[in-house]
Parts: sequence; structure tokens; C-alpha cells
Amino acid sequence: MLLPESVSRLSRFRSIRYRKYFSLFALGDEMDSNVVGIGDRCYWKHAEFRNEKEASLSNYETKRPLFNRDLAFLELGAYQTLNRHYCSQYHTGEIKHKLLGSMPKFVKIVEVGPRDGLQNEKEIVPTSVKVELIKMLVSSGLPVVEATSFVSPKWVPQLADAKDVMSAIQGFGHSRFPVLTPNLKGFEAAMAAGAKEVAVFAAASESFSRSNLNCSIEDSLVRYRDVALAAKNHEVPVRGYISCVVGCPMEGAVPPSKVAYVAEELINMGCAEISLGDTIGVGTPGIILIFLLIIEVQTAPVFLVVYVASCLVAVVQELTLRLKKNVTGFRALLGTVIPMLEAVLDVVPIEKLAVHFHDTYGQALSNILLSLQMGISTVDSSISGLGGCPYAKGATGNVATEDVVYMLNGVGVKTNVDLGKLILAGDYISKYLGRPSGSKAGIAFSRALSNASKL
Ligand SMILES: CC(C)(COP(=O)([O-])OP(=O)([O-])OC[C@H]1O[C@@H](n2cnc3c(N)ncnc32)[C@H](O)[C@@H]1OP(=O)([O-])[O-])[C@@H](O)C(=O)NCCC(=O)NCCSC(=O)C[C@@](C)(O)CC(=O)[O-]
Repeated sequence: MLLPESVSRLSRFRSIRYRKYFSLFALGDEMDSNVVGIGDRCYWKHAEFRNEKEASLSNYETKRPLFNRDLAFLELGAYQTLNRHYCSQYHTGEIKHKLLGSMPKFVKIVEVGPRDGLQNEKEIVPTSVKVELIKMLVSSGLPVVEATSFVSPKWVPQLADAKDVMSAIQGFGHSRFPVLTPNLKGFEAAMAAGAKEVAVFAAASESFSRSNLNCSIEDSLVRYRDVALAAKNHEVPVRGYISCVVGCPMEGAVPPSKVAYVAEELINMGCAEISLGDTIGVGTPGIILIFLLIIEVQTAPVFLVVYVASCLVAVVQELTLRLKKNVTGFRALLGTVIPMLEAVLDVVPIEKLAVHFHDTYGQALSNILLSLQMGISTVDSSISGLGGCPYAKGATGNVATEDVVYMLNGVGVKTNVDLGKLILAGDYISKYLGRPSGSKAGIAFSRALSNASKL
């Protein structure tokens, strides 16, 4: 089934009153094993309302009726409505569309909410809440949940309970729980607390390195060589973060060559994975995609129009910036993420790269899609879009995990993450923090859930 057909079907579905459509849809999937034949499972089901009391569900392709029920039975309410995320799964088969041809089939999501998310909270979150959040994240199927940091509690008091968090989550599910370690002291504490993976965090900007680590880039790399050596002796994998890969809150634009330099140093000291952090969320996907998309836009309007619009905003923002700085030429039109990724790809194998986008300017999903099209298959994100770095003023949260999973479901890329359970985790932490979720998908699902409970 091709993307354009699915998209036009999706848009037709929207004409149906959404509350009822989604309840029906979810029920259709739930009843797959008993009621719906094998051949019907992979196709969109078509919900039709004959009158205010009855509805029917049919296989959209074959028009085979699946069942007719009265609405009272179909509108089972909250549980089914949570499953409305099925609407983002346009098909379950192979991705064949040429625009999506280079996308990976599976994306590993690295959840950074409990660490990156909670390190920036004004009020310190109690250990029990952190532990419950991690438990919920694990139960959603996330393969990696970054649990905490073994950094100086003077610098990040929010994570001073790292040891207690680690001891409480031992034995939780099958997820991996890496932790941040800025030096040997942190590494040793992490090992004593039972950590089996660690991460070091350098920066591509000198000023940011000093404000985050109180040392130069070179000095941080010296420390990290010690950590990497100790980790090798313990047979513990090390992830290497690089902050400010496109822009720095103090220095402005960061040259791709600086990012590539730090990436190469981290790889050479033995890091198993390099995560490229757009710490202040200024990266833009660039105009190249727009040319590509204009060719495709006639065949897949709904999906692409949204994407093109966000690219256009990015380009206007980029051009304005460049004009202000008197920079001209084609390079400006490339955006900032493509040149940075290209420079890093010269020195790090693609399978060792991860992207870590903050959503300060609303560019994170576009940048992620672009990175996937370039072949990257590991994406960092944070539940409910929590986060920011205490040493990067103005940086808002990371891209929300719920939004990333929703988008990946929509383009048929597997994550093995249960979106319904993620939404519950996001709801839990947002309620605790007493503010709305930073995830658009999370807010939409929660609203639908509360509407359904009123049925
Ligand atoms: C690196 C240091 C420690 C240097 O900080 P310093 O003050 O230069 O270090 P120091 O060696 O002088 O130590 C100061 C005190 O901290 C203690 N200390 C020293 N190390 C540790 C440790 N590991 N664990 C516990 N305590 C430690 C040390 O013992 C001493 O205690 P005192 O003697 O004064 O009582 C400090 O700058 C620090 O902890 N920085 C961490 C900042 C941080 O966590 N930032 C957020 C994470 S990075 C991020 O979020 C970006 C990322 C990864 O998400 C990607 C992106 O988006 O860009």
C-alpha cells in the first residue's frame, strides 16, 4: 500500500466525527483476532455511521463488512480511545515510497527524560516520583532509559539522589539504564551504584564547555579518556555526547568541523555511540528537502504539506539569521543540520550516531526526519518534552518522545514502543509537575481520553 493512498484515506476519515471514529477504529483492531479475517488486518477499516445509533466497520480495500454494532457497544470509552494512535499508522507493510526509501525500518529511541528532563526542574523531584516514572517508561517498551547523572550535586542538585534512583530501578524490565559521568569520580560512583553503561558529555563550543564542565574542550577530553579507559576495564559501554552541535548560547553558530573534531576524539577513545546534541534547538533542516518534497507533494498532500510548511518556516528563520550576519550563498540554504551531519559522517560510522534535538524553535521533528533520511537510526527524546540544560539559558525541552513515536508510527518505522503507555507516563509526570505536557501528541491523546470518559 503506497503512502499517497493511505494519506488520502486518512484525510477522508477525518470527515467522520473523531470521537466515534477513533472508538470504532480501536475496537476494530482489538477484535482483529476474533472477528476480522487475517487479510483484513493490514488494511484500513472504514467506519460508517448510518444514523445516530448504529455504525458499521468494513475493510476499506475489499469493502467486506466486518461488523455492524450499535453505538452504545462500540463507544466503550477511555481504553479504546487511547488506542487512537492507530490513526497514525498508515500501513503495516514494507516502506516502499521513494521519499521514504532511505529511512531505517527500526529506530532505537533513547529516552532521556529522567535525566535530561528532570535535571532542569526548579523544584527537586522526589526519588519515588523519578522511580515511578522510569518504571512506566520501561513498561512502554523503551529500550534505553537514561536514568540519572553522577555529577557534582553542587552543580546539579536535582540529580543528587542518583545512587538511590539506581538502587530502586535494578531489575526493572529489560531496558538499559545509562548514566552521565563527567569524570572518574562520577564513573566510580556509577559503578558502585550498579550502572552498566555510562555517558560522557563534551561540547563543540569552548564557552559552553566551560560553563557546563568548568573546563576547556581539550581538558574535558583528557578526563574522558580516563573514563573511557576505566570503562573498558569494566567492559562497560560509553556513549559520548556532544553539545552545541549547531549553535551555542554564548558563541552563536558552531562550525561543523569543530563538531567533527570532538566526535572523532570521542570515537577514538572508544565511545560506542556519539549523540549529537542541538542543545539550544536552533538547528534547521534546510531547503534541499523542499525541492524533494515539491516533487512529491502532489502525491502525498496531507503528510507533506505539514512538513513543507515547517521547512519553510525554518528557511525563513535561517535566511533572516544569515542576512543579519551578512552571510550569503547556497550554504545558507542548506540549513544547519545537513552540513553538521555530513562533517560528522566523515569521521563516525553512521550506525554509531544518534541525534538529540531540543525543540526550542519547533524544528526538532523536521530535523529528526531529515536525520533518518540521511540514515541515522538512533534518536534521543524526552517524555512530555521535559528538559533543558541548566547551563544553556533559554534552552527548552527535548523533543517529546510521544511526538517522535507518533511520527514514526505514521511513516511505518518501528520502535517497539507502546504509545498508549508512553502517554500515561507523560500524563503522570506532567500532573506531578503541575503543568501541561510539552508533547502535542500527549495533549491530543489526553483530551480525547477525557472526552471519551464523558461519553
Ligand atoms: C564536571 C564538574 C564536576 C566539574 O566541577 P568543578 O567544580 O570544576 O570540579 P571539582 O573537581 O573542583 O569538584 C567540585 C566539587 O564537586 C565534587 N565532585 C566532582 N565531581 C563529582 C562527581 N562526579 N560526583 C559528585 N561530586 C563530584 C568534588 O568532590 C568537589 O566537592 P567538594 O570538595 O567541593 O565538596 C561539574 O562541572 C559538573 O558536575 N558538571 C555537570 C553539569 C551537568 O550535569 N550538566 C548537564 C548535563 S550535560 C547536558 O545536559 C547536555 C546533553 C548531554 O543533554 C546534550 C545536549 O543537549 O547538549
